Amino acid sequence: MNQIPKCWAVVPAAGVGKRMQADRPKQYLPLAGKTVIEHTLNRLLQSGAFQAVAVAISIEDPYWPELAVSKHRHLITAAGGKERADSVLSALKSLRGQAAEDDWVLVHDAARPCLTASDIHLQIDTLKDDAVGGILALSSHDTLKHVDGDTITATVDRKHIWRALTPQMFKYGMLRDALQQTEGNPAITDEASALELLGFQPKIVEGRPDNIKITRPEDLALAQFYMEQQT
Ligand SMILES: Nc1ccn([C@@H]2O[C@H](COP(=O)(O)OP(=O)(O)OP(=O)(O)O)[C@@H](O)[C@H]2O)c(=O)n1
Ligand SMILES: C[C@](O)(CO)[C@H](O)COP(=O)(O)O
Repeated sequence: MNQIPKCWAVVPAAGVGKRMQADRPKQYLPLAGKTVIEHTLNRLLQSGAFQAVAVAISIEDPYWPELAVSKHRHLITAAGGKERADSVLSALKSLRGQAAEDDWVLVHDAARPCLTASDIHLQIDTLKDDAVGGILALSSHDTLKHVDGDTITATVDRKHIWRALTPQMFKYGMLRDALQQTEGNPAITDEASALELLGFQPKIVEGRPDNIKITRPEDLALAQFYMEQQT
């Protein structure tokens, strides 16, 4: 009998957060009484969707061992890499021997602490029988322009342009192989772009607009607001 594919989470959390201009990597900034990364990991762990969560942490990170969640029994720590894709590949390799080739992996940014269990289950329920997998994404409610420097060169059809979020959900073996084959390619800024480069066509699942990535200083207050709205 075919084994029901299991789901694993991978969390790239080895960035330095340059654009945040803070005194520490943004995943360790305080937000609603915890650090950003604690919110993200708690939401993944409490969703009940995952066998385990593999987190890629910078080898120079002094903050991680101080967090109680770093000792969670369903959490695996891997060494982060130079780029986000390297960190994801490292976390995937830490699941070797545990994740089966056809198990699902959901890759979710540590910097996205407002993810809801409803979006996790929506994505899994929508994509669990798909041959490739796909990503949470947001449509645009604004007119979109193609720009060259400070000059508009075209107005683009907004129905064809969506903003990629995370989690990004792919089969363990397919994602590992795609990231290994595209290693070092600067165009690979998310998991879907690696699969696309190899000719696959991932699906999109419309996600919640409050699943923001904390990138710039003003994003922290917005995340706080969204968290207050979610409770
Ligand atoms: N070498 C890297 C770079 C990024 N990330 C992670 O990938 C996620 C999304 O990346 P981004 O928002 O770009 O984070 P940073 O790279 O930290 O931000 P910046 O580009 O401003 O330095 C973050 O959770 C970040 O910790 C990672 O694990 N390893
Ligand atoms: C993966 C991602 O969250 C999709 O939007 C995003 O690309 C990661 O952030 P970065 O600034 O591109 O590293």
